[in-house]
Amino acid sequence: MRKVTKGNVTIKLWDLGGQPRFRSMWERYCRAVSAIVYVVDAADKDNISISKNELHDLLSKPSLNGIPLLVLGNKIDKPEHLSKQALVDQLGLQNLPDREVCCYMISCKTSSNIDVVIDWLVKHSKTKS
Ligand SMILES: Nc1nc2c(ncn2[C@@H]2O[C@H](COP(=O)(O)OP(=O)(O)OP(=O)(O)O)[C@@H](O)[C@H]2O)c(=O)[nH]1
Repeated sequence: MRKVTKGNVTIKLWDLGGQPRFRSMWERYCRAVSAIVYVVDAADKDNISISKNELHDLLSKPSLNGIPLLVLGNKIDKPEHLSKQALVDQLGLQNLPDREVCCYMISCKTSSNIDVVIDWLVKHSKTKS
């Protein structure tokens, strides 16, 4: 678990493994969180359909109903990355029912758009009394 602080808000982040053997654990970690952040390699066009299937499988769990979803298309420093519209289409994000969905294109390598991600997380954090 990592903590990120901005102003008077501290966000706790759990970085879950993306490899197949870890995927069955995702639901357990996502229950009762304020938001789910799903990071996709936007330059890996061959694996987008796997990402889509895994995401939709996760979101089908009743325990995760209504939890806001932030999808991050990472690695936009690579020239072959998908456009945001193509990523949204190929991940099937247009008509996800009963939850807020947002998508940003980012690069962790060049720190592109990380500020808007932090702002979104702060906005969707919940204060624990
Ligand atoms: N070009 C580029 N490479 C990146 C970027 N972000 C991460 N990488 C590289 O992608 C590889 C995988 O990064 P990780 O942080 O291990 O990915 P991960 O999602 O935590 O991996 P798992 O959870 O184990 O599936 C590493 O070689 C990173 O250096 C990015 O924005 N641009």
